[in-house]
Amino acid sequence: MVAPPDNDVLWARGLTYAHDGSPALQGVSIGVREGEILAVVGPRGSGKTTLLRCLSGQLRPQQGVVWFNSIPVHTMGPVARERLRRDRFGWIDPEPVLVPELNAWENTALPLMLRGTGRRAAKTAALEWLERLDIGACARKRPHALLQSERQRVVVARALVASPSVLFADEPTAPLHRAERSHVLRTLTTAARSHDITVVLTAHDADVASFVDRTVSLLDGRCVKTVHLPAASDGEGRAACSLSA
Ligand SMILES: Nc1ncnc2c1ncn2[C@@H]1O[C@H](COP(=O)(O)OP(=O)(O)OP(=O)(O)O)[C@@H](O)[C@H]1O
Repeated sequence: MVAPPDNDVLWARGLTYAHDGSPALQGVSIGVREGEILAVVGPRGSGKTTLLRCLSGQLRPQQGVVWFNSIPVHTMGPVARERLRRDRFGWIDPEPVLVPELNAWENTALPLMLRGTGRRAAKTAALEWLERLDIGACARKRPHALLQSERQRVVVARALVASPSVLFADEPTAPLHRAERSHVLRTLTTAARSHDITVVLTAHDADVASFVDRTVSLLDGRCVKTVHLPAASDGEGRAACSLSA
């Protein structure tokens, strides 16, 4: 079995996946460096979500390999993959899905409490993340009392609170207006950079490019283009990138 290079936190080769016989990924190869912020861009149906789901262990590729550090994710059974996702990965969906009965800090603290962290420590961590994401004032509000962009920032806080090694964000700003999109993306990427969290996000178009280190374009389930972006001039410190597509 081919082993991944040491400096890639995620490494996949030849990923192939078809939904009910309809091809979604056709031999995609990709490597993601530790601390890198990578955007997978492409039109509707190009395979972005399927790629993220294969990389994060939600789907087992029908062909190809996925390594997370030295762990061969593609050979793991469903229970081990579920544990890996819970302990090491974060996930953000396009639509903010929150528990309606819980307020913002309780929603944010959920991943910690599910891992056994005590309520007081989980609350402290949740409140810190809500402050960092500029929604500390909303901590006691329930989801129905929040704006869509505030709800999405609670989702971002919930994904970051447990310090995942890799955060997967599937079109995290899709439901937002343009100005809110930039705000949420900037907050997400700045928070991830300052906590050395690797991010793989998807987007329809390349206007996410100014927030990320590298973009990979998908078309019809294949990698068609990769753009390495120059180091940011604002001192945010983009990581060096590797491409193995
Ligand atoms: N659960 C499913 N059942 C059947 N076909 C699916 C399923 N999920 C995705 N597909 C198909 O697989 C292909 C890739 O879909 P995928 O959602 O990965 O693309 P995407 O680039 O994320 O699209 P979008 O931008 O619309 O979310 C598409 O043709 C889609 O219709």
